[in-house]
Amino acid sequence: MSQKRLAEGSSRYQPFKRPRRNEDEYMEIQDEDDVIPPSPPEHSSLVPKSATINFSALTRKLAEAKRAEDLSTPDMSPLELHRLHQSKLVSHIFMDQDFSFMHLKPDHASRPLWISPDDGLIILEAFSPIAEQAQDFLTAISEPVSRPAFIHEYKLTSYSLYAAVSVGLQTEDIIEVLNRLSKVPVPEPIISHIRKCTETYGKVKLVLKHNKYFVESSHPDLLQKLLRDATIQDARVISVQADTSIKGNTFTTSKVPLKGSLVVTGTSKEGDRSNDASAKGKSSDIDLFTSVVGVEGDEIEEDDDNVHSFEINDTKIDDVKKRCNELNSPMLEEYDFRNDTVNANLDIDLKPATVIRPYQETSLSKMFGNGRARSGIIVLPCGAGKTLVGITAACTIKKSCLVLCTSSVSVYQWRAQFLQWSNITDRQIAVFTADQKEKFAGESGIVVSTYSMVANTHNRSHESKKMMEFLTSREWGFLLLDEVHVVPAAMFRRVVTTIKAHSKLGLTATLVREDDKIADLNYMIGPKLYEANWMDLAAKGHIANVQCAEVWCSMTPEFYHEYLREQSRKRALLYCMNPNKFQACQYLINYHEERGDKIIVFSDNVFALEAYAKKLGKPYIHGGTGQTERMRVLQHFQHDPAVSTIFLSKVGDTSIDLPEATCLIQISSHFGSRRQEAQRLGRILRAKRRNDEGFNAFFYSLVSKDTQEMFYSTKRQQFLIDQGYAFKVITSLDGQHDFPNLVYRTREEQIELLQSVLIANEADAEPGSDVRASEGDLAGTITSKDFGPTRFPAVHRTTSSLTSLSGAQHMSYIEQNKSMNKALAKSATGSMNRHKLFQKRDREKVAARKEAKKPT
Ligand SMILES: Nc1ncnc2c1ncn2[C@@H]1O[C@H](COP(=O)(O)OP(=O)(O)OP(=O)(O)O)[C@@H](O)[C@H]1O
Repeated sequence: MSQKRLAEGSSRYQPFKRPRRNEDEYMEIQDEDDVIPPSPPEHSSLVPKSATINFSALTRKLAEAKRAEDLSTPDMSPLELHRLHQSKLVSHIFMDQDFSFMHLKPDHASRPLWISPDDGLIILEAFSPIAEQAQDFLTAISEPVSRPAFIHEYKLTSYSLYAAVSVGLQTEDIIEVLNRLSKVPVPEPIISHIRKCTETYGKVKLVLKHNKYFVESSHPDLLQKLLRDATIQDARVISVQADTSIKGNTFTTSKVPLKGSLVVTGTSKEGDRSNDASAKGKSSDIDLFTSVVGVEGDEIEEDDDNVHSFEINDTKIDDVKKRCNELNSPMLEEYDFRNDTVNANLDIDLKPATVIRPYQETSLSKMFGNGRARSGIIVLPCGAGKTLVGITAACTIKKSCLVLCTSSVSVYQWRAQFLQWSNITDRQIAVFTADQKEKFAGESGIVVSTYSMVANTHNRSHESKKMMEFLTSREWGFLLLDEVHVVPAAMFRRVVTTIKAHSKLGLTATLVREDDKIADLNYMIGPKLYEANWMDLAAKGHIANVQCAEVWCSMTPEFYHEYLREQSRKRALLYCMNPNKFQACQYLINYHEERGDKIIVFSDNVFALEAYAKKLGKPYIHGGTGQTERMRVLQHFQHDPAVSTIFLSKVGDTSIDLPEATCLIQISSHFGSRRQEAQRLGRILRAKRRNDEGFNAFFYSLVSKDTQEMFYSTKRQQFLIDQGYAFKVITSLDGQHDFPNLVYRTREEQIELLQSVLIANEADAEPGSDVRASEGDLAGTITSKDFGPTRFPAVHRTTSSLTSLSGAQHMSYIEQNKSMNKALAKSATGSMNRHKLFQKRDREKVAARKEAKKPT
């Protein structure tokens, strides 16, 4: 197929817009002139049931109301009467969502915000000239809910206000700026909510001194209040050095530590360090937003020169933090690292060539805004460079640092990245994994490990125990937590209570979980300090522009018949193996290979993964694939023009760094997981070619029509839709049926495929059946040589019919299903071109091996 035709093909896709996923919360807003259309509009399906309107009854009622109104308000001018009617009409349509009682400011058109008085929902007109500044402000004080192209939604929550206070914003500033941006005066309930939430925020701190935790505040009455709570009182350790007695309670009292301006290492402001004085002079000119959202000078007011504190038991720290949150006095964790003379400094800096990007700088400025290190979470899209943000933070704090990741693969990647971006030496950075237990040389250094290594409490080897003693007996300046959203709460709790760290930074791309545990991170790590806008980063070329599409594949009659009959998990296998999906996948692979794309096909289901990959002659990797084979496949994908497509199971969801990949096709996935969808998209966001003019990466989700998969798919996309991605629905791929060599074209072939699915093992049928994925991760970066072996060998157990055991069944199927992995392995050993003599020897070796395997 020629390039031209391909290009035409792409424009001939039949995009058909499905209703927005959260459409049912919206009614179409109409002009006041045609409030009552003659008949229900075509899009009436978009109107939620609760808001469905009986239009003829409504017309009648309104006519009656108008007559009654005219009689009861004889003194009104016709214009006033008209206005009154208009507002009544609107009220009927919007019911309890009618906010016409809020008066628009005269210059409302130039202000970009609407604020709902009921629930703190804020709507931003993203097309406003000052939208960018408004966005900065809103991400600092509220939670982004949805950010498509033109209208953004944010929500003020108590956590978001806590985060706002923790980055240095003050109550009156928040209200003032909101008021300036809003089209209507900020509603009174919202003002009082902001006041209520922020009045005690930021006044209590958790401080680590000499390996002991203290609750600290310059407001002794607040400490008194906290100590009246049973949980906090129970956690208190009566300190012998307590020296002040306030209203019957003894506190340790000391001077408020000195503050000063700090410049984050590697940022553009670093060079201006000497010009501090002149910079101060200019500060009066900084515009409204930067003065509020900005990082300099935003310090939390202290009422008193003295700070009072009491010690708490480190094993109960988590309970105390949780309790303080409940008592509306969340504890800020700030580390005055520059004045820490107890812990040894670490000689670490970014390499001169390392330049961090503007959004990385902004995120770090939220962390180091007032000259200390605030604990919290930074949210950046996949592939946006969270690793470098973490490394820069470590280079700024310059104290011993513990990095925790989700798998040992990531451990080695983090280590390699530290060595790549900073001047840290090999001896100063150690890893602690199942295979390697190292300590750094000298007084300070970096240790990279996994959550499970640190949280594990039983079956520790002697070496692990010694390593744990090393980790728990010292104070860490900085605890860096990667992929914070995936770690189970209990594991987190153990980590946070066993490791004593002055400051913590959590990194994630998707602060979403399908359970409600995400809020726990607020007290276990700290508030969200920064969340980047995916679309903004794509527009600026930091991540790729992605076209997302959902391809609807109808089920063949035979597959659908079985699908309806099956009650078990097999259903999932049937919709994955749908021949029409197979064909769509083949067609898309071919289409994108001809365009020069590098394609990753994702399947959670290993049975489907192998079947597709073998049938289409492509290499694959799943949990059971050995380490050498994985590396070989990835290497070919990166460097061999003949290998443009690989199949990956969920082991490739995260931590795989393949900037070559430009197209992603998803054939099976883990139910409705929004996180997995976003992480998979992340694999193509780092596309090398992203800055080429007009370049787009492609993300296809193949979905079998009229099956449960449709429901899951809709749910999965929600996170990305909220980030501004639009999923086109493709109901038929133009030219697919004319494609030569289309697989499973005949009914017989399709029935044969169906039989292979029906006799498949129950376990194979389960989506996410990649039980052999030892660590849920893939050895992604080819540069790292140290990956350990896969822990669990591949074990296949299949149930089959007698005929199939005799070898009489599925001959054609098996014949065509040769593994490309083997071909790659052969080419790697060069056996294809081996001299006859060696070929003979190889044959003899194989025969000898077979002989040895025979039961004696
Ligand atoms: N400031 C920078 N300058 C140059 N390259 C950068 C910079 N920041 C990040 N990168 C590159 O961007 C790519 C993605 O970075 P990284 O792996 O840290 O992303 P991530 O956000 O951790 O992604 P994921 O969540 O998918 O793991 C890497 O190849 C990294 O080298």
